[in-house]
Amino acid sequence: MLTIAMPKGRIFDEALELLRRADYALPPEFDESRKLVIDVPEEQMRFILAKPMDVVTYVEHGVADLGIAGKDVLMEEERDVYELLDLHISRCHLAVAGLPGAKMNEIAPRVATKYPNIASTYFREQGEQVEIIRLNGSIELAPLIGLADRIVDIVSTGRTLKENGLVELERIAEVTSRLIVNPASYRLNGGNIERLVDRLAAVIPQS
Ligand SMILES: Nc1ncnc2c1ncn2[C@@H]1O[C@H](COP(=O)(O)OP(=O)(O)OP(=O)(O)O)[C@@H](O)[C@H]1O
Ligand SMILES: O=P(O)(O)OC[C@H]1O[C@H](OP(=O)(O)OP(=O)(O)O)[C@H](O)[C@@H]1O
Repeated sequence: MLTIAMPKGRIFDEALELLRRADYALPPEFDESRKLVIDVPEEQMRFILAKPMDVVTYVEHGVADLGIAGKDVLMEEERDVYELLDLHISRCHLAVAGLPGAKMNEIAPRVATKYPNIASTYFREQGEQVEIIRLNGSIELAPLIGLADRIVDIVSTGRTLKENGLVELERIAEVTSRLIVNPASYRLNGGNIERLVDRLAAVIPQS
């Protein structure tokens, strides 16, 4: 039996589609119910449905053998899990953005983000000392109301930046969702896990 932590939210539907393309018989419960633990005995699998940022926590603690998480979360959290496969889904990128032409405040530059570790590492590597302001969402609001000079956030279509009069200034990293595994589970269940990896690898969208 393998336990897989699935991220609720925007990755979920694409991940579900991928599993079904790999011929896993996942019942309609996945599309309809609000259950957080779904057993699929025919496939010897148990799925737990978690917040995207929490998937790595379940996998690191070994209560899930495997999980699906965005590369952004893996970069931010740096947990003790192995990345097994790039699933090529939920593609987006991490970027620095701000108001067009706006300079960084020279005395106390501030950067708002949901990714404090990624942002502080990035600006340190650029040789810039900044204050990181952690927000949980609607990051684009920060430069509009004077909370920060820059933001570090996910960009996908670019629509949120555009509609708020912001521009992308620097690209930090490409992001797709990854299959991750608990290291001890991998040692114990290597055969089962490799079979799952092979089935998924065969149906991953190419790009
Ligand atoms: N606009 C986007 N387009 C494509 N993928 C995205 C986008 N925003 C985020 N992602 C990817 O999807 C993952 C989950 O994002 P989602 O918005 O579902 O959850 P969240 O923002 O962590 O949670 P919540 O919005 O429920 O607080 C992110 O970690 C990232 O990898
Ligand atoms: O380039 P786009 O296609 O416009 O997508 C980017 C937006 O999507 C995410 O926000 P989300 O919708 O998750 O809302 P949030 O602000 O609550 O995190 C991200 O934080 C950006 O704000």
